[in-house]
Amino acid sequence: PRRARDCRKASLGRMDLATSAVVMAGSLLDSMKASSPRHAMSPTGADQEEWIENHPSALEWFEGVLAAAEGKQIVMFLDYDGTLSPIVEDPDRAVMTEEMREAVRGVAQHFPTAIVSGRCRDKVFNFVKLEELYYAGSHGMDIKGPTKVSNHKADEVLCQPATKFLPVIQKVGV
Ligand SMILES: O=P(O)(O)OC[C@H]1O[C@H](O[C@H]2O[C@H](CO)[C@@H](O)[C@H](O)[C@H]2O)[C@H](O)[C@@H](O)[C@@H]1O
Repeated sequence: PRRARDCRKASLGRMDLATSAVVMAGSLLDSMKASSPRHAMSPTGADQEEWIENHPSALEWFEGVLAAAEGKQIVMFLDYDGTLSPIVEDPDRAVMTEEMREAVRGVAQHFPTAIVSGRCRDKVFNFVKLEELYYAGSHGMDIKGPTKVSNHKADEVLCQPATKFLPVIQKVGV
């Protein structure tokens, strides 16, 4: 009975820890939801045609993009996998071409440029290797950069909103 009692106590302790992790994660999720626009459901059929009409390709509507950007500060947010690099079977081999690196370097000379990825920040940086960019890794939980100045004024930032959750994440072991 004592072993059973100890065991129950230990499992209650684990439940407390897991519950506090869920509560903390829940509050983080709530604040993320509050600061993000709702994801639209992917439209299909006629809705999809209407969606495409209302969201033309930037390449086919370049004059419109220029007009909309008039007088505004332009900031570039780029995805990595499947955008700057091809989708490949082994995630460690998703390298970007030198030509693509040059294109991104050119963009960053004119506009503050960030790469936003689900990958951890270091991995994305090791593929891209451009110090003049901002990197938002782990779905925006780890944002840093730039470490090198470019043509335009860019303030260095370090924003790691999930840092306070690290102890509980490490304890729960997720
Ligand atoms: O936010 P992203 O930069 O688009 O990252 C999303 C995920 O990208 C990686 O996975 C994807 O690309 C791999 C390499 O081409 C491919 O093998 C995999 O099937 C794709 O899902 C990355 O491995 C993930 O960690 C990212 O969340």
